[in-house]
Amino acid sequence: MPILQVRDITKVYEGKVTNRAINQLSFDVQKGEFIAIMGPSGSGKTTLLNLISTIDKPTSGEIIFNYIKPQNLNKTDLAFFRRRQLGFVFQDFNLLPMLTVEENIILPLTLDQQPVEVMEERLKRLAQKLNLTSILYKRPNEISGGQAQRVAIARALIHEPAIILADEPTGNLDSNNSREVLELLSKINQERQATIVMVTHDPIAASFCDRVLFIKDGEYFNEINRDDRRQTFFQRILNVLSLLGGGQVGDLSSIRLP
Ligand SMILES: Nc1ncnc2c1ncn2[C@@H]1O[C@H](COP(=O)(O)OP(=O)(O)OP(=O)(O)O)[C@@H](O)[C@H]1O
Repeated sequence: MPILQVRDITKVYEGKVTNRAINQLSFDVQKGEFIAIMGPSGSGKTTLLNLISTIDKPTSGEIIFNYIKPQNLNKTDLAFFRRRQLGFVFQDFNLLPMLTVEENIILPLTLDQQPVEVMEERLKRLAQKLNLTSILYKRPNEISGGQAQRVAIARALIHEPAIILADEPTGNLDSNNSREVLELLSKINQERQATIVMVTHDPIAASFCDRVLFIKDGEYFNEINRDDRRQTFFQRILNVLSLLGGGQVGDLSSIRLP
């Protein structure tokens, strides 16, 4: 049984001009998978992530998490579902500036009114794992971008969600920090069997995943699975991107991955 089933979803934005951003898209995500979603600008990636994250509702079709259909939940149950089942990592980190690193990380548990002992135990474990112990009492403006994204990842993990949704998590990081964050996501995926769905423009970031799903004009275009070597997976991602168009694949094809 897949942890996430996307079944024939369509999203139409109504306005002066009607825009079909997602058109009859279906795919499954298995528990413990690390999947990237790629596609040219305007292909519907953010729309898709908003639908999966229940921020928006599909015009038709359905999204099923385990056995739960969020579209059928009332507002209170939906808010509870989102808080319990989903973890979010954004491009611009989305940390609250007036809270310390520690307060930011435990925020999902605070909102859930979890006992202090649970918070302390999980915080300690995660801070050690993500190398954040020395900055727990700093505020977001006192830490680096790479550290801020590690804090955001800790916040996304602390309530042990069923799925982590990441929207361009390395979009604001330099290459070293990007690599560190991707290695961290990979490690979390392997060690905790965490399921991660990541939208990215970056073929290097996508090469850390098990599978890449490509969409074009809101429709399924192709998907490829990782093989033994990340370098060959990366080259295969570039091949599909060059078929998709809209990128600078030529500049990247000579890159050797570290
Ligand atoms: N709120 C909205 N109202 C109307 N149209 C929208 C809205 N949001 C997105 N669109 C349109 O839907 C299509 C898909 O947009 P979306 O932002 O999902 O693409 P994307 O793949 O995430 O693009 P990018 O890579 O540039 O961020 C585009 O044509 C966009 O103009």
